[in-house]
Amino acid sequence: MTQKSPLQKTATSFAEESADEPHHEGGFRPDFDIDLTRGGPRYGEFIEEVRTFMDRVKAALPSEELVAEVIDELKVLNAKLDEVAIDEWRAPSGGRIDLPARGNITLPPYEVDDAGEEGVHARLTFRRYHLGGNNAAHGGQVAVAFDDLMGMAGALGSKGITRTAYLTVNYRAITPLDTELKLRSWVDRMEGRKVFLRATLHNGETLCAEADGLFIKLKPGQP
Ligand SMILES: CCCCC/C=C\C/C=C\C/C=C\C/C=C\CCCC(=O)SCCNC(=O)CCNC(=O)[C@H](O)C(C)(C)COP(=O)(O)OP(=O)(O)OC[C@H]1O[C@@H](n2cnc3c(N)ncnc32)[C@H](O)[C@@H]1OP(=O)(O)O
Repeated sequence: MTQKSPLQKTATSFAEESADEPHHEGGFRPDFDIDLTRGGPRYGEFIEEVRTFMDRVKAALPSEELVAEVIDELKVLNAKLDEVAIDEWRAPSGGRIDLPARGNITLPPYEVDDAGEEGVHARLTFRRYHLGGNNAAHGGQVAVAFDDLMGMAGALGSKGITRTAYLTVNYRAITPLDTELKLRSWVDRMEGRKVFLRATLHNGETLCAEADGLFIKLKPGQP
């Protein structure tokens, strides 16, 4: 890794700044052990292949024979992956901040262009496996994107570990699949441990959805 992504730079300084805070074993942990070598250099390609698999599954009308064949092949792969299962803190999924959506297959793939105290700017694309209906993204998937990227803005803006207390999403226009969208999230205001956030999701000039949320800064040790 020669060049650091904006998120990497921010996460590194976040980890340094929170180094003096009391040790925190709860929430999402402030003491990041950022190790971008986990899973190796092709981990991102592996995750992308899994996403493509989910797209194919969602789109497929397989024959009975193909279903049986895929089951057999998946059983072999699942057994191999089961052998290398590890706790959440050391698994690369969610921690590879050099990869789209931190290498987390359950998040819509996004790229962070800018992340800091001022907020987060990201590009994301919903795909076939996020389909709700009629070529539009499922509303729950839109909420997942907001939750994660507002959580990120909340953590960076409050310099703390936060959890979502509420998240309200207003769907303003159809969110298309296979289209690069822009998501922006930022801290609106803070009152003690309460971090109020806002976010928008745009397709070009069109506002697809917007959200407001309350995230609570966790106390040391709070789960
Ligand atoms: C970690 C990131 C670091 C960033 C570094 C940079 C890069 C690294 C990359 C990755 C990180 C990126 C992103 C982060 C990832 C994901 C984000 C997703 C977050 C989630 O997806 S997380 C799961 C869903 N989430 C839950 O599973 C929470 C369940 N829940 C609870 O755990 C408690 O409920 C809790 C903790 C919320 C509060 O509990 P508590 O005991 O600490 O506090 P308490 O109840 O006293 O509330 C304090 C004050 O908030 C008010 N208040 C509370 N709730 C309210 C509500 N709903 N509406 C209106 N007001 C509310 C009270 O009224 C009081 O207000 P007041 O002080 O004025 O009286």
